[in-house]
Amino acid sequence: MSLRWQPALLDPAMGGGWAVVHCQQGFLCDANGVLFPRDWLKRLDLPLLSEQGLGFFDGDQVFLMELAHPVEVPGAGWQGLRQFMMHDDDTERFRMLGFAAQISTWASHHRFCGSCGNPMRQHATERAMQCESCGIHHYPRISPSMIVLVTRGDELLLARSPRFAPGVYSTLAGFVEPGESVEQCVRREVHEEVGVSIHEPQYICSQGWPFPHSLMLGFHAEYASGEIVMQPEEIEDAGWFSIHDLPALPAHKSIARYLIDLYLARRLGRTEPMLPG
Ligand SMILES: NC(=O)c1ccc[n+]([C@@H]2O[C@H](COP(=O)([O-])OP(=O)(O)OC[C@H]3O[C@@H](n4cnc5c(N)ncnc54)[C@H](O)[C@@H]3O)[C@@H](O)[C@H]2O)c1
Ligand SMILES: [Mg+2]
Ligand SMILES: [Zn+2]
Repeated sequence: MSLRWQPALLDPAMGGGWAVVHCQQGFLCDANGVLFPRDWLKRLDLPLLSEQGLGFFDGDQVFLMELAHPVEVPGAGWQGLRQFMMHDDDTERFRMLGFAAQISTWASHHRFCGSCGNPMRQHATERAMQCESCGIHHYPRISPSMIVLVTRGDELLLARSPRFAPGVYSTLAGFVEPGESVEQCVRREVHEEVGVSIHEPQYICSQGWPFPHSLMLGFHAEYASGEIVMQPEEIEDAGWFSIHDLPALPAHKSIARYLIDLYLARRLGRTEPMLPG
């Protein structure tokens, strides 16, 4: 299957092509979508912070134009990446926007060298920012994170963070620490967040999660021992939920929901879900 979205290193000094326009408010979009003719955009007086070559969508060159602040463009508006994820069924377009958002975050956070403080510039042959003075490279930042569904027969251990939409319960998640294996991270995070011990976690699948730069590594683990003790800052509520009486769950496009739906399908003999993206 050929994918409509293919990342590639394109030189932003080249003219032509299409561009996605991004700022802290999200992406510019109009009735035709998120791709605008780049030469047309260049004629508008946009507060351009930087440009990056992103890759090819449907075979056409796509660049990122990063703005310092949102501007009014007649007939167009700004939409956040989460809205595209929730309301857009074009997964290839979401993959492109997720990539663009991660490149945008990384590039705008690496305008100056963290080592010597001088300006950074784009590397000519790699997706990297390079210091003009000391030569140090910074590659796009990806943060590995584990996400795990803990089960006990017909019961799922689900929890809610204060950041979640009201009523929604999800699987446990957390960032991998330096020097730790993902499996060690799963056991540590489960113990920190809800105080229980688990049997050896089984890897299921992964999902790139551009909010802002996580790589979710999804696991299933069977409960081993312990009572639920919630970590006060991270977990607002946690409990065992019967597969026949579940609370509101995360969005279908998340790996959290996939892990839950996969377990339900296997337990109840239903068709297995498809991992989104
Ligand atoms: N796709 C999904 O289904 C799904 C579901 C749940 C969580 N997530 C993502 O998983 C990631 C981790 O989940 P969490 O928020 O529960 O993490 P967590 O339990 O490790 O705690 C979050 C806290 O970690 C710290 N932190 C932030 N960025 C960090 C980094 N890069 N490295 C180390 N620590 C950092 C902050 O103090 C933050 O409040 C987040 O990006 C979240 O958006 C994705
Ligand atoms: Mg967590
Ligand atoms: Zn430097």
